[in-house]
Amino acid sequence: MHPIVKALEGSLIVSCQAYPGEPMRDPRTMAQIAAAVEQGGASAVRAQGLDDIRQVKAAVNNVPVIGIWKDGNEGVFITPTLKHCEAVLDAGADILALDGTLRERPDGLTFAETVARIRERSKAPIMADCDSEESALAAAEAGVDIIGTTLAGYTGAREKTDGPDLELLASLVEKLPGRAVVAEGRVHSQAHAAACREAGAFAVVVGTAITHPTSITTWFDAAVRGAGERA
Ligand SMILES: CC(=O)N[C@H](C=O)[C@@H](O)[C@H](O)[C@H](O)COP(=O)(O)O
Repeated sequence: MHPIVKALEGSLIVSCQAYPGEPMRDPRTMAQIAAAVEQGGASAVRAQGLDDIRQVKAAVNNVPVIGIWKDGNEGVFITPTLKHCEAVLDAGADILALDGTLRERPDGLTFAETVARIRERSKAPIMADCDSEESALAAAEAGVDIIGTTLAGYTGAREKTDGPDLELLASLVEKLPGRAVVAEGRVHSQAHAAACREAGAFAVVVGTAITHPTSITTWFDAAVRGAGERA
């Protein structure tokens, strides 16, 4: 196993992202958040977009940056082409993450071809953002270093679970012994994070519940209003 990946075993990874048009959508803000979560014990941070990757990389002291570049918001949009992958690596990402589904990619390369082309020029570990057992097994076969459940519930391949897709996670852990199967997506509480580890996750990625105050506010707002209505 790649030493950068090995170091993540049993740990929390934090995704630091704000979305287009949002108040916190500024690479300097994401870099500050990344430094803050590193202080809290995050073993790695996941950053989106080339400027964010550069600034997050400069802001953290001692943890690797998992880089993605989201282009668009439908179909294959997480680091969708070989060109996006190369740019993410050039921006300084320590680990490259990309769409790991079996859907057609915008540049016509297959996932396996994309991985092979990246390997020709980089030794950086690769994380596949998968959506199903089928895509995860194919990604493992293509030789990626990290298999993530990131896109489960977002492509139609699996139902969108309330919380992480523990069923998919557990089946991947069983089918891919010795591989880094990472839980990502809708890990919204400490209980969810612990359940992912209990299901065998190599590491757990949390985004929204740590770094997206607008969403967190809506959760608390609903709880407060609901309690008010019941009182
Ligand atoms: C589906 C998709 O686009 N997922 C993205 C991937 O980078 C992010 O928007 C998520 O925030 C991230 O995966 C972490 O998940 P959560 O925020 O649920 O903890």
